[in-house]
Amino acid sequence: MKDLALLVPYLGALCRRYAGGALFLLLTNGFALLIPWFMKLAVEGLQHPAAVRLSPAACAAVIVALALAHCITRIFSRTLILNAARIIEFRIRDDLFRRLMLLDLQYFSSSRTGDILSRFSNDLTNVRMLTGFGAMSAVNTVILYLAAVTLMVRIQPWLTLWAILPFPLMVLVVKRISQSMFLRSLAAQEELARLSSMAEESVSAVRLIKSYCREDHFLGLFEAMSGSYLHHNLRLARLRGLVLPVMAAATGAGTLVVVFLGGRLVIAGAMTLGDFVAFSGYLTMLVWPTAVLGWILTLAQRGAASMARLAVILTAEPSVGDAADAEPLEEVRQGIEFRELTFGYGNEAVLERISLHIASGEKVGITGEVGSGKSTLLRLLLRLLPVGDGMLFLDGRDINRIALNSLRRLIGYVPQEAFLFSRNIRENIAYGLAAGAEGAIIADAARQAGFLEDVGNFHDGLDTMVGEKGVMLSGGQKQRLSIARALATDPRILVLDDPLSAVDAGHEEEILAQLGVFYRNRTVLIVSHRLSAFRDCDRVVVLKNGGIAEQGRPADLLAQGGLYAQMYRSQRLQEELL
Ligand SMILES: Nc1ncnc2c1ncn2[C@@H]1O[C@H](COP(=O)(O)OP(=O)(O)OP(=O)(O)O)[C@@H](O)[C@H]1O
Repeated sequence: MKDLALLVPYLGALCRRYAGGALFLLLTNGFALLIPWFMKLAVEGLQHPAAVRLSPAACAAVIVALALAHCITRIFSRTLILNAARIIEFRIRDDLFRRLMLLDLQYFSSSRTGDILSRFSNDLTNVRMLTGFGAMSAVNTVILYLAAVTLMVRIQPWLTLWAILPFPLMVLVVKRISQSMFLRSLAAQEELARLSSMAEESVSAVRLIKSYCREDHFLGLFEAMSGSYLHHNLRLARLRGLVLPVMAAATGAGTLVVVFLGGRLVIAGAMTLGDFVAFSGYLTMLVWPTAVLGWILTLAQRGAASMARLAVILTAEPSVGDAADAEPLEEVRQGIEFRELTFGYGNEAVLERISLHIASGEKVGITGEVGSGKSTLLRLLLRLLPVGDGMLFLDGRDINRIALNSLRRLIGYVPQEAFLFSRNIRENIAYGLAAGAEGAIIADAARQAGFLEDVGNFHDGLDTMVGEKGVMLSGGQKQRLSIARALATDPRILVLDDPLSAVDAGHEEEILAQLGVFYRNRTVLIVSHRLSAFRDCDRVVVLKNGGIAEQGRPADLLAQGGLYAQMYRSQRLQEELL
């Protein structure tokens, strides 16, 4: 219920549409309920032509007019309510996406992408069904039941009781069937999701599949999964086929009762033939809403479950956000200070009591063992992860008191894995720039990242499409594009996370020379396993087990003969061997 309460503001914002829809439903049912009454008058007119005020022909004309009015008002009621549900779906989808954009890295580390995406499809559909078809059918059923049963009771109370006796059974059966249908359709959807993700993975890994000659294996896997999807769909179709026969059986049972008991009453003269016709008409009108009642119950359950899943995202609080007293920071004159900084993804600390002062304009290299926390340190500086108060300062201000947008605008970040959007090179480099501000910046950034020559070799130059996640580019080209993207924003602080790991030696030299020029008076933090990346660094910090093992000028560290010197020697040896 708590999760369904989240729907209230969305419904409230569209209450006028819903009220309009309900009004049209009232009219629709009013017109529909008048039809059997005029049929009764028509039959009575046929029986006693002299005694009636309205001829059967006039009744027929009224019935046609009522049917038309019924159709028109039904269109309006459906449009108003079903469109309101679509608007709600659209607004929730927007809110979901907005919330996802606010959440921090820790949230995404603990959630599966497929699971998040399924909330955008299945769960939103369920909520739309509940607020649209479910809401409309519920109102419709209530109106119709109140009116039709009242009219039937007025005609014949006992016959009414007998006629609707099979209905509760029909509600139960339809509820059971729709519940099973829901479970089976869920299973079919899961099969489809597995099939799609397997197809997607195979297409992405097509080079690997071919190089290992695994085509037949994957074909077999695909056929098996596809077969399983077919099997689930056939099971679903079999069950779906049961709904109409169940409804027909209930209608048939009700009609049988009316024909048998009502017919006897007509023969005995306790009921007119006209009343009999009207009564049968009302009974027929009740069949569909009764069946739908079972369906509505399932829709409500399903909608509530989906709303609970959506609420997990809609109510998730980002652990990184702007504090009430956060203010923007325009310039970093006093540098960066890590003060006894400790951080862990779970209970275990990844970084422990890190104290480090980086002066404004200083170039600092960070290296160390695999998994020693180098990337984590950089992510904390960008506040991609939550930082404890009093642990990290920029320009003397606690990082948690700095407006996030201004902090991130000061920093140019090149992540370890270069992510490329499936657009052209120009758009990928201009990603962090305001629209229209690109101009010559893009080519300049590409040149500084040692990427301009490659761009010149592409047929479409900067307009070359890079393919999905940049598949058309080599690993080194992706990295250089990612560096160009960071340089284009002209950041005060440049943060590079192992930016040269996929770059060949020739390009490394060129990029480092260009970067050295770009560094100028900027503050630079560069993580690398390759010590050659530190050639323009004033200082290198070596991390080990989440702490600082040693730090100093590269030459001093070499002389000390510690971890850095050890890494240097082994890299030299490797180079010589190559
Ligand atoms: N999202 C995450 N959730 C849980 N643990 C994580 C996460 N990211 C990193 N870790 C763990 O934190 C530790 C430090 O990771 P980090 O990526 O900062 O190391 P690193 O020094 O940059 O490693 P590498 O040299 O391989 O890039 C590792 O033990 C890693 O397994």
